[in-house]
Amino acid sequence: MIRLDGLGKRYPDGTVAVGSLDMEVRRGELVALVGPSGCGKSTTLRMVNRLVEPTSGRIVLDGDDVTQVSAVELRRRVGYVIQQVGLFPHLTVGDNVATVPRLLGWDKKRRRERVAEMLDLVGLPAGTYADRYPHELSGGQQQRIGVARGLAADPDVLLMDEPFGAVDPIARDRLQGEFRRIQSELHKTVLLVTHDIDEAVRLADRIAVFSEGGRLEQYAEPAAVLGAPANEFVADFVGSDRGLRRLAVQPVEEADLVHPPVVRLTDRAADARRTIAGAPEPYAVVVDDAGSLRGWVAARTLEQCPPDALVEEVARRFGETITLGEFLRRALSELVRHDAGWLPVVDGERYLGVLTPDAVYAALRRTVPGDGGVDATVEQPLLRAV
Ligand SMILES: Nc1ncnc2c1ncn2[C@@H]1O[C@H](COP(=O)(O)OP(=O)(O)OP(=O)(O)O)[C@@H](O)[C@H]1O
Repeated sequence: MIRLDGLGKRYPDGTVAVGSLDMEVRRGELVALVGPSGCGKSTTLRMVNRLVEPTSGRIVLDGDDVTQVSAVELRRRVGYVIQQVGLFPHLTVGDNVATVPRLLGWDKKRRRERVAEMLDLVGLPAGTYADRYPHELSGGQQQRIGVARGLAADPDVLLMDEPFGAVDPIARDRLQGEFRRIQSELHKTVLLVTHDIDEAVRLADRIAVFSEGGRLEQYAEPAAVLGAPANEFVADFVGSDRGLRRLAVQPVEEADLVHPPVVRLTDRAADARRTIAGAPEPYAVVVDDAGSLRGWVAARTLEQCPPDALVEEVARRFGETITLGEFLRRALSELVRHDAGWLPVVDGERYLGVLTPDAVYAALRRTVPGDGGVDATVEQPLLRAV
């Protein structure tokens, strides 16, 4: 959807903000640009909508070279959301959202409908909010309006420069969650500049790590940037706690599971006890005849009941389950929240195994190359650095 070919910007004072950048963004993909201050992220972003004129190279949008097209044409195709929101203070929320549609000459009715649709999308109904002025909104609400405005002309591409930068961490978390929902509905092609590596990890399909002069040091999925940094620069930038960050992007896999003894609802207590005997932990998982998870039982409980009693009379339910493919962060958080040794993993109803705190730890270490350092031999199939 976006191709940058040898894109460069040298400012008149001689500063080379971006040397020569080659990069591609797929349709519907959200790419986060991260890197230290002054490395050329914002300049790159602004070249895509030509707020900054490139001094070399080309920008190709959906197959069209837009390096020369008019700014108005580009605004229709490329939405823009910035940190300080940039809402016009003297215009109502509705008129702010309608800015680009008005520039494009949409009639009043179409604008009004679109404003209502966009305000609904960001959770601020037009009936309540369209006629307010920006100063009558909270910071978080203003940022939502910024997103609504960026999307109003239904652009193919959305550029976001620190869009959630100016709000407190809780509002930010909520805005990120909402934006994820919006993106999962709209599938825009998004370029997002952020200082916050956790935001990049949370939102991005791929992360582009820049160093000074707009050099692309690594361009890969979040799990690869965190688990297999391309070089020392990237490893330093994503931080020594990248192992923890990977909790948010590493899914629970079958290989992570532990398999304690399993008994059936219809087993007799004495048989169930024999099944557990010799296992490392004095507990068993309980399933029904179809293999669906029904709970757990302790060896001690089985010892205290008549040998002929059935497991179903004494089985207890698990507080929580997790599905294969969910992220390890939720697994760890449930284990901590329930102070549990086991978190059962299911696929629909079907019981697959349990996660333990040790298993979560092992899963995190599994694909970390080397010992907290960089392993240059690790394959980086998504690396697009040129
Ligand atoms: N108008 C300008 N004239 C001269 N130099 C500029 C201009 N705008 C930006 N620069 C320089 O270009 C380089 C890249 O700036 P840019 O804003 O793209 O970086 P950034 O990675 O977005 O930084 P930050 O994370 O701090 O926002 C910096 O050295 C900056 O000082």
